[in-house]
Formats: sequence, C-alpha cells, structure tokens
Amino acid sequence: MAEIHFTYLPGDGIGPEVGAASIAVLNAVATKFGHSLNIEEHLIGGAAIDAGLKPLPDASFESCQRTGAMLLGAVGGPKWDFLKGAERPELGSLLPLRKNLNLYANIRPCKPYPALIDRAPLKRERLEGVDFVVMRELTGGIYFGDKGRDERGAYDECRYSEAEVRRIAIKAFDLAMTRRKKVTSVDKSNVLETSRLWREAVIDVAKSYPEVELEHLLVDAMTMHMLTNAQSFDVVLTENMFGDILTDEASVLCGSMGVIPSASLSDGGMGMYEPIHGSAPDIAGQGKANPLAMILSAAWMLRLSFGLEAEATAIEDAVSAALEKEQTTGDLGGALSTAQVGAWIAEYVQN
Ligand SMILES: NC(=O)c1ccc[n+]([C@@H]2O[C@H](COP(=O)([O-])OP(=O)(O)OC[C@H]3O[C@@H](n4cnc5c(N)ncnc54)[C@H](O)[C@@H]3O)[C@@H](O)[C@H]2O)c1
Ligand SMILES: CC(C)[C@H](C(=O)O)[C@@H](O)C(=O)O
Ligand SMILES: [Mg+2]
Repeated sequence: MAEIHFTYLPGDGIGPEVGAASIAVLNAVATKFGHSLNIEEHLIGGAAIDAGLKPLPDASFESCQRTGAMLLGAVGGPKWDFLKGAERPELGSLLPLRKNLNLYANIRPCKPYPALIDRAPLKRERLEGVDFVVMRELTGGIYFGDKGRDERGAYDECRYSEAEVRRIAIKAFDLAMTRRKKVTSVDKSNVLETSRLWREAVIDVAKSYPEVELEHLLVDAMTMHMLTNAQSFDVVLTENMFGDILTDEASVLCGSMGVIPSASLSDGGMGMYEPIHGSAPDIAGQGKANPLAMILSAAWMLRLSFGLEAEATAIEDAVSAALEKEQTTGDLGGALSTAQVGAWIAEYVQN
C-alpha cells in the first residue's frame, strides 16, 4: 500500500471540471489497489488572483516543492487578459512553476486511438500507425528571455545555452533508445542563431547514440510533414515555443485537444502532470470539457512519480474502453458530461 501524496492545482476555466473527473478516477484506483490519497489542493492562476493572492501563491509553490508531484488543470482566460507581464496567470504562475522547479523536459504523446481515427480530419491512411512523442524543452527560449516595450516597440529575447540544449537532447535520445530509435530535431536553423546552436549541440549529443537515427527538420516544413508523413516520427525533439505550437497541431491527429496528457520532469525526480489544452473559456462551466487528457495525466503521475505501473495501466485501459464504447463528451461525438465520463472511467477501473 502506497501513499499517493501530491499537489492538486485545478486552476481556471475547465481546469476544475476536468480536475474533479481525474480525482474521481484516482479515488477509484486508490480503493481498488488499496492505496491512500493525500491531496494538497491549492489555488493557481486566475483563481488565485480572484482570491486576492499572487498568481502563484507562496502556499501553492511550497506545496509543490514539498510533494514534488503536481497535477494541474489549466490557467488563464479572458477575465485576466487585461493584466500585464507577471501579473498574468500564464506568466505569473505556470511559467515560474516550470522554471523554478526545473521541469525542463516536457513529454507530449501523439498516438491516435483506433476508436478516434475516423474523428480526425485527416484520411485514415495518414493516421494509422502514427506513434510519436514530442520532447519539448520547457524552461528556456523565448518564453523566458527579457521582454518588454521601449521606444522602438516591443521585444522578446530568445536565448539557449549549449547545456540547456544538451540536457533535453539527452532526454530525447534516451527515450528513443526505448522506442524505435529515431530522433527528429526541429529547429529554424536557416534563420535563428539559437537554432544553429541547437542543431550543433544535438549533432554532438547524437555521437553518443550511434544506434539512433537523427534527422533535422525546419519547423515550417515540420508543420506540413506532421499532416502528410506523421508515421515517420518516433521522438520529436524541439525547443519551447515550437513544441507548444506543434503539439496543438498533433492533437488534431488524435481527434481532440482533450485527449493529450503531458509530463514535465526535472532531473531531481519532480514531475508536473497536465493536459496540453488550456482553460477552454468557450466551453467552461458547461460540463462539456473532455476530461481524458487530465485523467491520462493523472495516470502518468502514478507511473512516473509513484512507480505505480499497474495502476496507471488500469486507468489507460479504462480510457481506451470508454472510447471504444463511445462513453465520451461532445468533442468526440458522445453525449456524456465531463463528470459522467469521469464516473464511467472510475467505475470501470474499480470493476
Ligand atoms: N497549461 C495551461 O494552463 C494552458 C494551456 C493552453 C492555454 N492556456 C490558456 O487557456 C486560455 C484559453 O486558450 P485557448 O482557447 O487558446 O486554448 P484551449 O486549449 O483552452 O482551447 C482551444 C480549443 O480547444 C477546445 N478544448 C480545449 N480543451 C478541451 C477539452 N478538454 N475538451 C474539449 N474541448 C477542449 C476549446 O474549447 C477551444 O475551442 C488562455 O488563457 C491560455 O493562455 C493554458
Ligand atoms: C499557457 C501557456 C503558457 C502554455 C505554453 O505555451 O507552454 C500552454 O500553451 C501549454 O501548452 O502548456
Ligand atoms: Mg500550448
């Protein structure tokens, strides 16, 4: 019996809705496998601002540092869009959390479920066999450079050190060694100096992995290859902003934004788990949000932060079953609410 002790940060918009569904599933797993849940729930983002606190309140950050395992819904929304810089939910909570906990390795899978292939806008033959993982650098690049306004307009500085590129490249090659042994590094080295450094460092890291095939693609071409040739990818290695953009595109291959989880990992064993989607203000508060990405993120937390492989697999099997039996929300053509999908998966796990 294990104690599953983590920080739960529901956040804004659909965050608390998909979060509640994931907690219902975690409760079912804990009951079924005889574990106990110790959940530290804290405010983050707009919800913290509305409570008169900073976007990342000290108590929230301290809890994350203490537990080292975080399950996060989403932050941000139109209500807080008038705020500037670090007063914003995104810049004042999510980014400092990633940076200050050194969660530099962000892993986002793209493997369309068989039951969803016909829901994606691409032809079936372009989707069958697609199975790649994006290794996104998460604590460097343009997100974290100097930004501001001056007499010439506005600026966002993009910086990468060689060490920052090397450590994420090593993660990508290590992952490729456990898979089909191919790394596709995506950059814009025909224009950007950071991308030239990126490519040099990746080529150098690759020398230690002679079994792994390395290819380079420019990011503009990559957006096209992802739609025409996605079966050719295994591990896609890229920098912060390109990874953000490419993974939203990858979600289209999977049938919905609502099915892709992510893990953000440090070297010291910390992990934050969150869906790749945002707070979806257009559907928030209506029970329409698909909770599968959040539920799968919880499964990844069990596997990667607590070593609970059978428990994680039980959740993933239940998600596959829900898709096969069309127990889904409207984005996937189903008629269930967010809570009903969570309850169905929780029950499936327990039986
Ligand atoms: N990790 C995060 O906290 C995170 C990630 C992305 C965006 N955001 C924030 O979220 C806000 C909204 O951003 P956006 O609208 O560009 O992106 P979004 O991901 O919130 O929504 C994009 C589209 O996908 C749909 N969608 C997203 N998640 C869904 C789900 N689980 N089920 C069904 N449909 C879903 C939405 O309804 C919307 O049409 C912004 O403030 C943004 O900064 C936060
Ligand atoms: C909200 C935003 C800062 C975030 C990002 O760009 O990293 C989001 O889009 C994501 O994909 O996690
Ligand atoms: Mg994004």
